[in-house]
Amino acid sequence: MYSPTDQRQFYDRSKAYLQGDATPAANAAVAELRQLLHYHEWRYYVQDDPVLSDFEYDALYQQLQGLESAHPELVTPDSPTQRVGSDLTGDFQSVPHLVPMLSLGNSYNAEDLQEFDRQVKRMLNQDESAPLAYAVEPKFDGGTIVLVYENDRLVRAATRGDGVLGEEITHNARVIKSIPLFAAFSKYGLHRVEVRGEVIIRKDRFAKMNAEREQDGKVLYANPRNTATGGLRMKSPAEVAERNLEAFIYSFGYGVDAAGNDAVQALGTHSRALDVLTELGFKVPASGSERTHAPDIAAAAAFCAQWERQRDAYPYEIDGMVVKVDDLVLQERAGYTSHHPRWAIAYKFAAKQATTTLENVEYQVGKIGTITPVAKTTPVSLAGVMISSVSLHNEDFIRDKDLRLGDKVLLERAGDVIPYIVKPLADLRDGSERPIVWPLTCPINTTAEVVPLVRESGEAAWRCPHCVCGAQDLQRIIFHVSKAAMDIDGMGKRYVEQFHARGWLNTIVDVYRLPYEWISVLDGFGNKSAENLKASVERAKQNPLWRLLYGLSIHHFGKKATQLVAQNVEHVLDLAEWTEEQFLHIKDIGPTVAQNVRAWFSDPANVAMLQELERLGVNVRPTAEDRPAAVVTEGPFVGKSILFTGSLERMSRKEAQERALNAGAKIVSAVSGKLDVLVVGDKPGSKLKKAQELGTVRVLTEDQFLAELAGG
Ligand SMILES: NC(=O)c1ccc[n+]([C@@H]2O[C@H](COP(=O)([O-])OP(=O)(O)OC[C@H]3O[C@@H](n4cnc5c(N)ncnc54)[C@H](O)[C@@H]3O)[C@@H](O)[C@H]2O)c1
Ligand SMILES: [Zn+2]
Repeated sequence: MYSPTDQRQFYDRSKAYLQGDATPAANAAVAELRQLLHYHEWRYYVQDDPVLSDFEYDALYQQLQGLESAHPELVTPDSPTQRVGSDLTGDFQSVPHLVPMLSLGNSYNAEDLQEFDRQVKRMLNQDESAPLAYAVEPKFDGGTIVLVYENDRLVRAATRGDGVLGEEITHNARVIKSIPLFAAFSKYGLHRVEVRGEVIIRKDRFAKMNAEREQDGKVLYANPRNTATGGLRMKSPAEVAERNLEAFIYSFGYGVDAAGNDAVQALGTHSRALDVLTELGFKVPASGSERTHAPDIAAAAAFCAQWERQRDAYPYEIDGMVVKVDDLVLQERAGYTSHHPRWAIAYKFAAKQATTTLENVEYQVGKIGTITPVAKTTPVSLAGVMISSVSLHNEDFIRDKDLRLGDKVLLERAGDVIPYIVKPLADLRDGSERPIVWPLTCPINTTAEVVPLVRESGEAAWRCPHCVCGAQDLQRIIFHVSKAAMDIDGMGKRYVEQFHARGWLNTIVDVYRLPYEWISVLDGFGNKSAENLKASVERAKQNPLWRLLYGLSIHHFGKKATQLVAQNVEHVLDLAEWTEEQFLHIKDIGPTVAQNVRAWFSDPANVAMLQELERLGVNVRPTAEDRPAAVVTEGPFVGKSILFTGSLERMSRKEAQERALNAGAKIVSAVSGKLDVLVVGDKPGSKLKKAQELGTVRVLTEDQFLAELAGG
């Protein structure tokens, strides 16, 4: 239908319009935008594989709308603004809908909804200040299905098609379990009915299906939406059944009694109509949680905003909410355009996907030398954030996805997940794309020495085994001071980089001999912050041994393993003498850890570094935190849960907790029915109040606590 050259050109032109780089005369722009929108509708509805985000498509659509309203003489009936995008494939028989199936207008924020509310009221000749009630429900992101029931029996199912004609898929609908084959519409005087819904796949079922496909070596499904819309159009109902499709029904389209008179409006409101459909056995958004009756537009907007926040936790893909005038009589009075009802609007969430160009690949090196490729893309807005850099993880990721420089790529960012490349848009390649050549030598290293990369068997990552350029040292220092390791408060990545650039911080040892007098005169510092930094470093010197071991960035020597090992030495340099057996003697320590730690300690430079750290006052022996307290079986605190609140005078909070632990207590973090003892210092605050209210908690002062510890 479209040649690769056309497709690439349509993509490029679309992006040009979106960036404001295309400004032909109005009549040329109108013609071109229509052509572009037709193309994107084909990609979206027929191919199930769009090359623009919904947000971008909507933006192009609005450009066309804008031009058409400024130049009404340019409007034609076949413009995408005047009719519904068609998903007719020609693979099924077409059937006319009982009433046209339209699209929805779009809104993106509370102001848009307020504007919609004003328009509806104007249409209805209603006072703008009088509240109008709305029904609000999820906008399911799947494929439309239109079901016709006669005499309580399902007689026909169709897709939306072009809104007037749909494709008949009755056999496929029959295998979707949530679609009842019989429903007692006659109870409500309904003889012939059309109900509308959306066919979707639950996210977890989708993930499971794909996991199975992966095991069987089959091509993975792209996303739940495409799998659902594609599923509706399978040739054999048996294949449809395999896709775990579900149909959410969201409204009546039509409904008449035996005499052919409308019998839907008698239900009064859309909310009531959905209650009836629920009662008749349809799968309908649940009243109260999934859908609401909003007394006015502000309440509707609040419900939309709440759903935008909880969207990712919902088991189904939704791309927004739908806000509908609740009163069915008012709906009919508000009426329709040729494209959408005037009484309903979609509230679109920020698009989770976007397309852009993969311009270049840069490399980063990690603390143990892991080389991570990073895609540099043309900046694009994704879920409300500008993105121009996306991790490519490792060589296999690039190879499996067949990514090439110059590719148009589909990006996704869902919830808190970091953005990632879903796939290249291979159809849009024009031959100018170049392969991504994986480096054989360290790509960060700028010195004359060549360092070949290594890849250990069973690992996805290539590593630079001995850094000669200092890049890894920098990453190791950043990790060393981080919260996870030595937890040096106030010394983040930014300062480490700044001090490194000035030559003050080249190794881990330098962390403990910083030139504070120079730091204090740096821009943005001053005596006070230099002193604070120094105090943090001094405090870190007393850290438990496992933090130091963890902060050395020894390959495979994770947090858990460092904790286990720290318990079993007297001094950090014992490890330089340890045999493999000594490591393996510790439960949960395997040969990989043993070999890596032994190799690290066999390097004299590393031993010298630890000696220097010890000389600078860094703790190199296990502390009370490293050693689990000997099991205490007697005493006032054995088995008791304890909590400290307020500021203590005679010891730090940490020290108090350590002593309580040593006396057999458990430390908890909140006042609840499970708390046994609360020790209060100065200004105890709400915790004391809550404990007193509970009445089950023993409250001790700091002195009483110490006296009981001492056995008094
Ligand atoms: N990315 C692209 O290239 C591209 C191309 C074409 C269309 N699109 C997207 O499709 C939109 C237009 O498509 P459309 O005409 O299908 O409109 P739409 O998807 O925005 O809204 C109408 C559809 O929403 C569905 N829907 C789901 N839940 C609903 C509910 N509770 N109540 C009512 N309807 C509900 C219905 O099935 C209905 O057909 C565009 O705004 C764009 O987001 C994207
Ligand atoms: Zn290097």
